[in-house]
Amino acid sequence: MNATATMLKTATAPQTAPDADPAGPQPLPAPATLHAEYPLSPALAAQINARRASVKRILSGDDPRLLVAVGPCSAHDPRAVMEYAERLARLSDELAGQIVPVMRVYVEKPRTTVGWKGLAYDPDLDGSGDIARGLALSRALMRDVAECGLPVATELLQPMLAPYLEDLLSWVAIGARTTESQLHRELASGLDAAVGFKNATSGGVQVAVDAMGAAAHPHRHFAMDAAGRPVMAQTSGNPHTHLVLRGGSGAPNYRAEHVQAAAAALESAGQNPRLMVDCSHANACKDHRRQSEVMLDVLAQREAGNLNLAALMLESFLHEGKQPLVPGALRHGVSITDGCIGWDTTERLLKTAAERLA
Ligand SMILES: O=C[C@H](O)[C@H](O)COP(=O)(O)O
Ligand SMILES: C=C(OP(=O)(O)O)C(=O)O
Repeated sequence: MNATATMLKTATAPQTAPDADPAGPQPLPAPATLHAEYPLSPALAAQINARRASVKRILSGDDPRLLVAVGPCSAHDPRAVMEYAERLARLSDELAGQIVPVMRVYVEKPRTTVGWKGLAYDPDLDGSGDIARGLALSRALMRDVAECGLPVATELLQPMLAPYLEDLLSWVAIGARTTESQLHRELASGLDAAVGFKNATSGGVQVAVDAMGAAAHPHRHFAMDAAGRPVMAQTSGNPHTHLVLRGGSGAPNYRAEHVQAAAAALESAGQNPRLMVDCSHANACKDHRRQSEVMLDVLAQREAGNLNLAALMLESFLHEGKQPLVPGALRHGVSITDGCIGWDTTERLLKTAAERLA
C-alpha cells in the first residue's frame, strides 16, 4: 500500500493537537520531521535528478521531444490522483519516444479572490485548515507519484512550503499571480528543477521575462531551514527557467503571432526562447473543452517548424469538467477547481501528439 493510502487510512481522526487553541497559531512539523517521516530513498533521489535533467534538455533544445505538464488543476483527492498517476505512467512509457509528461500534483491553489486553497491548506475540504496534515499528505502523495515513475510538477506558491517538498519536484511553476513577486523569483533562483514562469493574468509577458532574468541571478534572502528556523539563504541562481503562455484578460496568447512576439521578447532580453503553452486557463477562455483546439494549434505550429514550442500544459483528470466543493457529495475524479479534460480525451491528445511528432 502506498504511503498516501496508508495516510488516508490512518488519518481519518482529526489531527489537531488536543490542547491547541483553534483560534491561535499552532505549531507545524519542521521540514526535517516530514522528510524523516516520508524519506526520499537514494534510488528515487537519483531518478528525480535524472528526470530534472531530462526536462532541462528539452527546454534547452538538446532533446527534441515534447514536454507536457499534465494532470488535475488541484490534487484534492489523493486516491483519485494516484489512480490517474498509474494510468499516466503506463501511457508515458508507451509514448516515451516523443513525449515526456510531468504530472501536475498541485497542492496549493492561488485564488483570484477566495476559495479552497489546496490539499496543503485544507486536506479535509471543510475549511478546518489542518495544514499539518495537509503538508504530510502533500509530501506523501508527491512521493507516491514519483515512485510511480512520473516526474512531479507543482506550482510553488507559499515559499515556506518549498523545503517540505522541493526534493520531490522535477519541474516547478510560478503562477500568473506571483510571477512578478520578488519572493518567488528568489525562491526560483535556488531551485535545482527547471522553473516555468506564467505570464501575468493581464496577459503581460514582460513580467515573466523579467522574472527569468531575476531568477538567473544569485540571491540572499529570508528563508526557513530544514529545522524550521528562519535563516539567511544564499542561492546560486537558476539558469533553467522559461516562459509559460497561459493567456490573459480573457484573451488567448497561444497563436503563432503571440508565440513569435514572445520569442522575440525573450531573445531581445537574452533569455531562452523555448517556451510552454498552457492550453488551459485564459488560453481556453476557462472552458476545459477548448484545450484540445489549443493543443492542436500548437502542434501545427511545431510541425510548421517552430521548435521554440518545447512544452505544453493540460489540466486533466479522470473525468471531465468540474464540480462544486460539497463535502460528502463529491464525484470521484472530477476537479473541484478549474474544469479539466477527462482521461480519454487526454490519452487521445497525447497519442495524437506522439504520432504527429514521430
Ligand atoms: O488553476 C486554478 C485557477 O486558475 C486559479 O486557482 C484561480 O481560480 P479562481 O479564479 O476560481 O480563484
Ligand atoms: C493556477 C494555475 O495557473 P495560473 O497561475 O496560470 O492561473 C494552474 O496552473 O493551476
